[in-house]
Amino acid sequence: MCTCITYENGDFYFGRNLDLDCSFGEKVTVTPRNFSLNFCKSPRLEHHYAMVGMASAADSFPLYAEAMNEKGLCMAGLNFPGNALYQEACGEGIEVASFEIIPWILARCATVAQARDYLSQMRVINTSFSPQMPPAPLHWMVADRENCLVIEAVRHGLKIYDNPYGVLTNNPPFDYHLMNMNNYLNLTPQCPDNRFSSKLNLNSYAQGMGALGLPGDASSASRFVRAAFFKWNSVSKKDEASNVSQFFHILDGVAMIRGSVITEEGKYDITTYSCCMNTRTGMYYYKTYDDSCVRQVDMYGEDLEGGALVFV
Ligand SMILES: C[C@H](CCC(=O)NCCS(=O)(=O)O)[C@H]1CC[C@H]2[C@@H]3[C@H](O)C[C@@H]4C[C@H](O)CC[C@]4(C)[C@H]3C[C@H](O)[C@]12C
Repeated sequence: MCTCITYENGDFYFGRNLDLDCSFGEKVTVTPRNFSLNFCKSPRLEHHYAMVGMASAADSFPLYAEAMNEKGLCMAGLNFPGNALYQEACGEGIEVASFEIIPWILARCATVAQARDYLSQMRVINTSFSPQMPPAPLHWMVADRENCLVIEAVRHGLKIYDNPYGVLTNNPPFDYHLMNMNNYLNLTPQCPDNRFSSKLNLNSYAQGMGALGLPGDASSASRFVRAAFFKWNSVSKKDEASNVSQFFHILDGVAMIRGSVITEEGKYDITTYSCCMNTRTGMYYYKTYDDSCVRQVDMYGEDLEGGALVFV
């Protein structure tokens, strides 16, 4: 499971928890403007926008879990098993393999509006990166300061949703989460009044009682609601340190603690890492399960005119 959020408070931030029962060889990876991007079905891109994010360290192609480009466009992939359906390549439309979609979009789009144009013509195809790395069943969130979309390749084709919450988790499909949010419209961060019955003397006897009913478990639907509640009621000062701290506090509220979620294979799902990207400054912040010290990588600290991937 995973949780992805946007956060706007002066600057605009994008990040996620990556919840998994093992490592995928992740490294903070900068793709400079002149790294040659080879795609399965689209022409090679020799020059493009630079990007930074967490990727599986392969020299030939940046296998991003999430990334941000130098224009402030961001994209993340989250597990979507049982619902993601990628198509056979057949030469129609813009064919992009699932592992290519993040670099494909971030290399050439500055805004969500541009991404939407490409996505509306796109077919996500089931080509593998390598025999050892079959396609991962994912859906994606793409966002800039103005807009946020969710992209789901399902049985009926590619669905593109506007995402007014700026939150994404996992199954079921996004329209379920849109509907499910309405079940929680009564929650409030305020001290609640007695609305149960005017004939009863009911009192708020502790802090936080306005959000009684906010789901506390690690399921995807519950994390969606909890992340949205924390994000949309968040208050922080507008300086960088306060914003980044607040962002990680929101993610901590939906993080997975080892032992509390056991997969069908008997493994422990944990929040392997959490990250936060500032779309104006190109800063990628992250912390890991065993090291809560926040590290930072400055995209502009690397040679963005370079031609090779940089693993930081
Ligand atoms: C597992 C990650 C999503 C996190 C998540 O939602 N976990 C849920 C765990 S569970 O089901 O709920 O138990 C996804 C996000 C991006 C994925 C990676 C990226 O797509 C890049 C490549 C793509 C290759 O096809 C497979 C390896 C891979 C390196 C992927 C491994 C894995 O599937 C990642 C890391």
